[in-house]
Amino acid sequence: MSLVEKAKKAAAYNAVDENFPANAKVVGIGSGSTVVYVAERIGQLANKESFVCIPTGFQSKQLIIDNGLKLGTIEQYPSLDIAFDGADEVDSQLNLIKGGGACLFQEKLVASVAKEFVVVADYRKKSPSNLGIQWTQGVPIEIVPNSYATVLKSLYALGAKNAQLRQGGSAKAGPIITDNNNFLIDADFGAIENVAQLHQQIKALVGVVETGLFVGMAKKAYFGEESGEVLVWGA
Ligand SMILES: O=C[C@H](O)[C@H](O)[C@H](O)COP(=O)(O)O
Repeated sequence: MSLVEKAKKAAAYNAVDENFPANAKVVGIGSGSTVVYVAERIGQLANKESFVCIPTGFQSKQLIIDNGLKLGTIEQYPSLDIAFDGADEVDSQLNLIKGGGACLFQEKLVASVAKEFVVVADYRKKSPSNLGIQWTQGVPIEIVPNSYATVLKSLYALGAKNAQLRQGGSAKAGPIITDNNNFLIDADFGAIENVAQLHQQIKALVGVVETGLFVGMAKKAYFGEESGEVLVWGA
């Protein structure tokens, strides 16, 4: 296992071990490569028949099933005891950039109704100060498909240095389609001075479904370090 993979696993296992509520009934499982280890750890719990897990997308749903966990929907369970998810970048205020793996809307929906939201990540995700320093691919923004040209134009007007419709590359000709049948834009604003304000400005554009800026939502963040230790922010 590579150093980064070990770091992801250590962060995820620690986060579950230290935060999983003994009497949890509804648990959110996020998306990405780090949360794979969250699902694995939760799948090892002796009482896994006593709670239901809510996914944040297709991959997340598969993780829940593959780990023998009970699957539920956000429509059935609109209130969660806790949610775990990864991040692309985390600042010291626990604001996040998410959506690098093309999931963000369902992640934000689930996190927004969880009593506690715990982030798991490896050492590369820590921002030294502002968001947009470590994660330079731009803020992921989920949009209604036919709004992409107007939203791109508006993002430049808001100060984006670069904004691109995310393409499928060799895996798909044309733009990526999200789990919600939308498009994604990655908009690079450089180091973000005011995360809450930028989120509000982008969210107000017609056609924007949700931004990958998660402001003031996370309670704690667990980082697997290169040393093998786990650093906790917000403890
Ligand atoms: O779209 C993807 C999600 O927001 C992920 O949680 C995020 O990209 C972090 O993924 P990973 O754990 O693979 O770094």
